[in-house]
Amino acid sequence: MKGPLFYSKILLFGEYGIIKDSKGLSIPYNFYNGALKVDKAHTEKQHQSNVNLQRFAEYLAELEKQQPKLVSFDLKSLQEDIDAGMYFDSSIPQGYGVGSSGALVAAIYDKYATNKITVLENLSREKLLKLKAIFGEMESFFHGKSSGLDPLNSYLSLPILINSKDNIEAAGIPSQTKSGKGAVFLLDSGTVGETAPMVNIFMENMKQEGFRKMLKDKFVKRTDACVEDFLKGDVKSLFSNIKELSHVVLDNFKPMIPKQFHKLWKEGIESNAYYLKLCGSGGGGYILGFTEDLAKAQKALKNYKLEVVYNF
Ligand SMILES: Nc1ncnc2c1ncn2[C@@H]1O[C@H](COP(=O)(O)OP(=O)(O)OP(=O)(O)O)[C@@H](O)[C@H]1O
Ligand SMILES: C[C@@](O)(CCO)CC(=O)[O-]
Repeated sequence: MKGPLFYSKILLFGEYGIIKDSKGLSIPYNFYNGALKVDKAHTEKQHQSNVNLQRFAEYLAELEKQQPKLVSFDLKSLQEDIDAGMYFDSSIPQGYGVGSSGALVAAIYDKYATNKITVLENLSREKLLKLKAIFGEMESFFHGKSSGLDPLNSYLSLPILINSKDNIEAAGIPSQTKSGKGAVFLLDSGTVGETAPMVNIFMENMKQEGFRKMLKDKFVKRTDACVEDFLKGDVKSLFSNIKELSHVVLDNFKPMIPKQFHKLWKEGIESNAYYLKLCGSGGGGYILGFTEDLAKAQKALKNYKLEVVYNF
């Protein structure tokens, strides 16, 4: 028995900035997905997933007790299914910045929340914020404080525009030009990244006035401009802003970029063949790349496998 599919996501813009009220734009990424499956026969990985679900179910029971007004679950069915061997059958890599825990949270909410807010109803801004709050509490089991954005993306299967912390909306993004030369791609850093320690470094840096100023005047400014350009389909302006963003990140977010990629990052900016940026919190997992000419980027990055996620 297998449930509906929930997709991975990519935060195209807004990592770290959204903690401090920049804009953000996140899109579902259908290449990876996961679904709940009830089955007794387990591989080692499936067994581990089942064990995780058991611990998650205990957390959800406690959450429901602590915040009964926020969310409630059919805990009895959840426990019965876990006892019957349920696991999250998922191709989404873990710790890669594409939301493996978000998809899992969305799947559990979809199947076991009582009085749930559904995708089919008219989703007012209030309902979206309520869902985001519920998902934030649920997902914090996996990595400490969570904005709830990843599960929201996965649950709705729609791009989400973050205008500010309390102002989010489902957004239309320009349709892809399949024949276009420009692309957004994922670059595999080959190592796993962890969100919490990276966010801690960021919060430490935010205690310095200079870093705060850089964030506001450079990082958030460019991030907001990128979101606006992307939504408008202004590719020329987008690439000029991404180049600047790539530079600002290389100068100020070094701990979030795996060492062996510092040189590659710089070479992209200097050659204009591609521009790299963080994909989520960084520190490993995927790096996000933008190029106006995919063939050129592929040549410059010939030792790496690029996964194209969007064509301009
Ligand atoms: N198939 C699965 N079955 C059970 N638990 C899973 C599964 N996939 C992910 N998880 C849980 O989610 C955790 C990973 O979530 P984490 O938030 O650290 O990374 P991520 O969601 O992959 O990346 P990011 O939040 O950066 O996008 C795993 O440690 C595990 O507890
Ligand atoms: C780094 C961060 O901004 C994005 C991680 O996907 C953290 C967050 O806002 O949840």
